[in-house]
Amino acid sequence: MNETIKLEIQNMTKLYKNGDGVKNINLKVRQGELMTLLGPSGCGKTTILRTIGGFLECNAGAILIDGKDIADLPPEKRPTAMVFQSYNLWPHMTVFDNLAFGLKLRKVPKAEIADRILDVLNLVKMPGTEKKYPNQMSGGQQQRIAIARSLLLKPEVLLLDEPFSALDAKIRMQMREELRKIQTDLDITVVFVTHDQEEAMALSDSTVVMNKGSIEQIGSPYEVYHHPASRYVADFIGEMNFIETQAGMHTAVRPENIRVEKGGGGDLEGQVRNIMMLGHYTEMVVQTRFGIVKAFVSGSEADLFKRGEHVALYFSDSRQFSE
Ligand SMILES: Nc1ncnc2c1ncn2[C@@H]1O[C@H](COP(=O)(O)OP(=O)(O)OP(=O)(O)O)[C@@H](O)[C@H]1O
Repeated sequence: MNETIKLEIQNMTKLYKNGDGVKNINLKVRQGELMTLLGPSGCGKTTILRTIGGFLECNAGAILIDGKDIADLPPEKRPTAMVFQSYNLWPHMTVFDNLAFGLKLRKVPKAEIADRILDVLNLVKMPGTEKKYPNQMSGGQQQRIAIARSLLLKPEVLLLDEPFSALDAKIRMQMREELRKIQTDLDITVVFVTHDQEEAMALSDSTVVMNKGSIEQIGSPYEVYHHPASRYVADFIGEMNFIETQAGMHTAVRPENIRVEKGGGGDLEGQVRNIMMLGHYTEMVVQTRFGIVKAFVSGSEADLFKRGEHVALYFSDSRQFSE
């Protein structure tokens, strides 16, 4: 990834007739960067993606790709390609014809089309599937073809709208890894919409955390996890204890940043309510005078404690948020 700005959104507002939408959006995506737009349902992720792709017109602001404002161009004239949640392959066409369609429109010579399709099918690990129809493939395979189709158009910016959300967890993780590999190998710029914070953390160079039509924070996965800019971000990303130590004031501490020791003292004390083995870590649930606090510890540490035991909690990293 280099420092060249590939996509820039300046003061963009898109409001629907009912007043919903996104306001004053500013962001920059560098060449070769994978940026995720992350947030709960309805926060405006898809709206931003669709304005970049040209499927929605914005009310105000500019969208620049390589420094040129593309806001007035129709989708097919923009240097973007979009992959949707549902695979959107043409059911009556073979894989080959689905892939060839866009290239034919662009008058690419026949022999070159065949070569490029061969290459892209290898890239998405679907060689030999040219003659298949979409309904002869699994969801994951169809989505590979949909991604292949968008890559063939050699977009300056690839737009992906929750492309893996219809797939089961294992395939989703595999697709994520493969997408990341293809994206870095080809050095393409990607904007990826997801409501799944784990997916965003795993995939992104940077992530835009959104809340009700506005941006709360833009940063690397490390920054938004370790240095959340607001209580909203702290709450949305990862697990967080919010301990109300005074009216309206919360100490926020992640369960993995709490050490549990026998006896009293520490930053807070309490009684062990429950000990739950959750695979490679154990969750200890501690009742304190400010409510329940969760700590993640190793199995061997958890083994030292019994339910009902009095314990001290030590915080290695915490921050304060007021309401
Ligand atoms: N065509 C539309 N007309 C009116 N309001 C809309 C329209 N499309 C979206 N909205 C509203 O705009 C807001 C943002 O919607 P958007 O689809 O961008 O959110 P999202 O974050 O992508 O959500 P999801 O994860 O559910 O797709 C929501 O309040 C939504 O109800």
